[in-house]
Amino acid sequence: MRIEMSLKDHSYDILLDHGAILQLSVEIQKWYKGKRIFVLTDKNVYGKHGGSLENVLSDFIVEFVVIEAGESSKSMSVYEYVLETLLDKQMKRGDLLITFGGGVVGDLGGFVAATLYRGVPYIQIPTTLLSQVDSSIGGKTAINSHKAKNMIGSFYQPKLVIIDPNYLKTLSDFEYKNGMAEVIKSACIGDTILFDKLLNGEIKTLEMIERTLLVKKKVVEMDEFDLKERMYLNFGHTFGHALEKQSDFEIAHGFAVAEGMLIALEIGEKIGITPKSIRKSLKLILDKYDLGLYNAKPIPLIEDVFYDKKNIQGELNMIFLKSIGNSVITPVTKEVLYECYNSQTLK
Ligand SMILES: O=C(O)C(=O)C[C@@H](O)[C@H](O)[C@H](O)COP(=O)(O)O
Ligand SMILES: [Zn+2]
Repeated sequence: MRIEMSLKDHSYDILLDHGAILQLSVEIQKWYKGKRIFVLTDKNVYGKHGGSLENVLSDFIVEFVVIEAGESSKSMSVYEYVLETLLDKQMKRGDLLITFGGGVVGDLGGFVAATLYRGVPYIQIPTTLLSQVDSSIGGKTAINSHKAKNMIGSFYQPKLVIIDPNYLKTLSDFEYKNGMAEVIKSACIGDTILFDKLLNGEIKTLEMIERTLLVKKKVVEMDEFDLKERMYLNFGHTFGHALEKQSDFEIAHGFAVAEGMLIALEIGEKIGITPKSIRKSLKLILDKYDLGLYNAKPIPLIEDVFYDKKNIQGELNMIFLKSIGNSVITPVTKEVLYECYNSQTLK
């Protein structure tokens, strides 16, 4: 199926299907007149799928740039390495870059595409559940700073996204769960049917990815630059990012977001926005998908939380749920957060 991301003069298609990768060459030839294609990937993905991607791209001259797998590659030094390698390989301004891998490769590669020669065309081919349902679409590109996650980046939309769930067959259980947290987040903010289906455990992968993408498409089309509705996608991320950072990325993004959602619901209850029943249902879903909870103590995270990009001029905007599918953005102060966790009635 083809889902159009309608963003004025930088709209693009998302192709979603088992075997969608086989359409890659034909899709590229619709608008790309060059012969050379540069592929950014990591060692794991290159080992498993590099050869088959090369076969699919046999009409082109393909050059791979392969980085280490893992969050530590979303760094200034790896960013510099990728840029210099592409320049060494004589990549030119009109040449095409493909990011082939999970969220790290997609976020880093998108930022490389946005900044090399002030912008080269790129295609996202996400291979993990997390990147297929979330990070590969919407054009958020980023690397991490030593202070916090995704601090350096830009909005830069790809020309095409190819989502082939066949790649998920080689995904570890851990990576699958990591992506499920973003699916569950999307259900919370925008799809009650998806939420119920997850609760009842009865949904096929393709439908689950499609529904999750449609939640994201809706908010990104309303607010491409993350000033209002798009921030709903950050539900669970305020504390999630802080938890990831504090654990030195030992806790993976999805697992941190799972915990961050519970914290956001708990604060929402404390400040009178969120009914208690949501946290109960969410816990059931998180249990079902075995998203091991860390039971993080929010107090140590509060200072780090204020590095969040939703902290606009000293006010931290947090996403809360009024009900499933109905999110609100509400500013909270440090004092309110500390008060919430000093209260006797907590938990
Ligand atoms: O695409 C978005 O917008 C999101 O917020 C999706 C998030 O799941 C994703 O983790 C994103 O990279 C976090 O955004 P950030 O603005 O907090 O870096
Ligand atoms: Zn996320």
